This record gives sequence, structure tokens and C-alpha cells, in this order.
Amino acid sequence: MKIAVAGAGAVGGYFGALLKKAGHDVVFLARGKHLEAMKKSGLVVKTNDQLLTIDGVFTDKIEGFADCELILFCVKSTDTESTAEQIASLRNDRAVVLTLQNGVDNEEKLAQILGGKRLLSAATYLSSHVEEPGVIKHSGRAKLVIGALDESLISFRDKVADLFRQAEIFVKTTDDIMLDKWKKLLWNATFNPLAALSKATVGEIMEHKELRKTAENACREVMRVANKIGIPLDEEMFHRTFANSGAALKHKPSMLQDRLKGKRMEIESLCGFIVKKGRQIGVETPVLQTLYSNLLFLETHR
Ligand SMILES: NC(=O)C1=CN([C@@H]2O[C@H](COP(=O)(O)OP(=O)(O)OC[C@H]3O[C@@H](n4cnc5c(N)ncnc54)[C@H](OP(=O)(O)O)[C@@H]3O)[C@@H](O)[C@H]2O)C=CC1
Ligand SMILES: CC(C)(CO)C(=O)C(=O)O
Repeated sequence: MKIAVAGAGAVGGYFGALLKKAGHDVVFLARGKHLEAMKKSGLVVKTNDQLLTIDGVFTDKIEGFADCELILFCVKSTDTESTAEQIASLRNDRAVVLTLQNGVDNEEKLAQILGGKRLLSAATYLSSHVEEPGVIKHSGRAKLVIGALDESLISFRDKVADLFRQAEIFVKTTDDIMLDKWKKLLWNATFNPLAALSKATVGEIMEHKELRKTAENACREVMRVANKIGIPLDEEMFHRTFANSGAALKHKPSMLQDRLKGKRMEIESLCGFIVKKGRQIGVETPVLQTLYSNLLFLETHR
């Protein structure tokens, strides 16, 4: 299958590389120094004890996506609209777009720009980052939970899941992808904003009595907002959010990594969205509101 990767960074570069290694035709959209490095020496993926070097088409021109069947949408949520507009300009309505992004707000934005009938979404369980231009470092296991946003795409969803499996990526399919995305968001909204402000790792948040309390309160606020709009995040999910973090104690959540690199943080998707949704439906989110306002200020006063 001809596959395009919109945003060949930590996520897009990792999955795109494995699909290319499995024999697919992959075009990687990137920019800046990372693009230059890949053009020069290929895309290097350091995954656990393996080192892959992938050749492919590396470009900053969206025209390279013109005849692809599947687009992996892997930009940060701060770039969702601008990248989707680029894809829309191609008029290749045949290509199905699979978003691997965190958060639950990208799907609606993509549907508005690209149309809802061509969208798949995945909850992405992965720990990777761009170590230096052209080099992606991944550790641990990777898992995708993939769902279709329109029933007409269910058989294509299954085809895409098989394609990933053939590339030795662990994949599950779901008929309720937005529930899976909310489950992932529960973890992200609990740890990312707090880590970005405090500069604490997941383990430091877990061990510090008062930070842990703040994380628990943030988690409960996400659950209250979700429950009010009919997303069943229950007590078991609350416990799992903290219990599952045992494997990620040294992890710096991505929003903290972005802060440390001076990059834009996904403040709206991983925090502001829940605060604003809470306001609309009458659910108070004082902890998330405090984190949100501080992050917004920090972003413009570094
Ligand atoms: N990293 C991880 O382990 C995980 C990340 N996620 C989620 O996946 C999404 C992607 O994250 P991640 O891969 O870490 O992000 P990265 O910043 O590593 O990758 C995105 C890449 O896309 C590039 N890019 C953005 N817009 C364009 C454009 N229009 N044209 C060309 N290149 C573009 C960026 O360039 P530039 O750097 O110049 O902006 C960057 O290289 C996020 O929503 C994140 O929360 C989910 C699970 C795990
Ligand atoms: C924990 C992780 C890497 C997801 O698997 C993540 O989503 C983040 O750091 O924001």
C-alpha cells in the first residue's frame, strides 16, 4: 500500500519506518533540520536493542501524498489544522487519514477540514522521541488501538490493522474509538500538565505526596467531565491510570519534553479542552483550570 506520514517525528517516524521495513511504499513529510538529516542519511530508528536505517521519500512538499491510500496523521495537535489544510489542498479524497495523536479534539477538527467519512483514529501507546535530527529513539513496547469514525470504514480499519500487524506492531481494533481516546487522555491530562509545570517525572509525581494529590484531583476532574457527556470512565480507570504508571516512572511526559526543548506544548488538547468542555456542561475543573492558566502564561513568557 502507498502510505504517507504527515509529521515524521517520534510517532510518525517510528510507525512509518516499521511499515517501510515491512515492504510498503512510504512518503515521509517533515521539515527543518530533521528533514535535512533524513534526506542526507535516511531515517534512523533506535528501538530497544535494534538500529534501523530507513531510506524513503523525505519531503516537505505535500504533493508527495497525491496518490497515497493511507495517511498517518502524526503532527502535534498544535499543527492539526495547518497540516490538514495542506492535505485538503491535494484533493485526493481517496486517501484515508488515520490520526495517531493524543487528545480527543483532533478528530472533529480533521472531520471539518477533510470530511468525517475518511477518518480512522488510534489510541497510541508508545514512548519515543526525536533524539537528534534524523534519529528517533523508542523504548519499551508499542501498541495501537484503531477505530473507524464512520461505519463505512470498518473493513478498511481491519485492513490497516493487518498492515500494522504484518509490520510486527501490536494492534487491537475497537468499535468505540472515542472511548479508547478518552482513556488515553485520562492519563495524559493527569500527568502532562502537572509535569510540564513542575518539571517532575511521572515517578516524582507519584512519590511526592502533594503532587500525587494534585494528579489524582486532575484525574477525577477529567472523569467527571467525561461522565457528564456519557463517556464511561469509571473507578477502575482511575486506579489503572496510577497503577499503569509504574512502568513509566522515569518518563518525562511529552508536554514537559516540549517545554524543555522550547517547543509549543499541546496545552489545549491535553488540558484546555477539558476545562472548556467542563465550562460548557457545568462541571467545575478547578485543578485543571489552575494548571491550564499557568501553562498558557508560561508558553508566552518563557
Ligand atoms: N512521542 C510519543 O511517544 C507519543 C506521542 N503521541 C502523540 O502523537 C502526536 C505526535 O507527537 P510526536 O510524534 O511526539 O511529535 P513530534 O514533534 O516528534 O513529531 C511531529 C513532527 O511533524 C513535523 N511537522 C508538523 N507539521 C508539519 C508540516 N505541516 N509539514 C512538515 N512537518 C511537520 C514536526 O516538525 P517541527 O518539530 O518542526 O514542529 C515534527 O517533526 C502528538 O499528538 C502526541 O501527543 C502519542 C503517543 C506517544
Ligand atoms: C506516556 C506517553 C509517552 C504515551 O504512551 C505519552 O502520551 C506522553 O508522554 O504524553
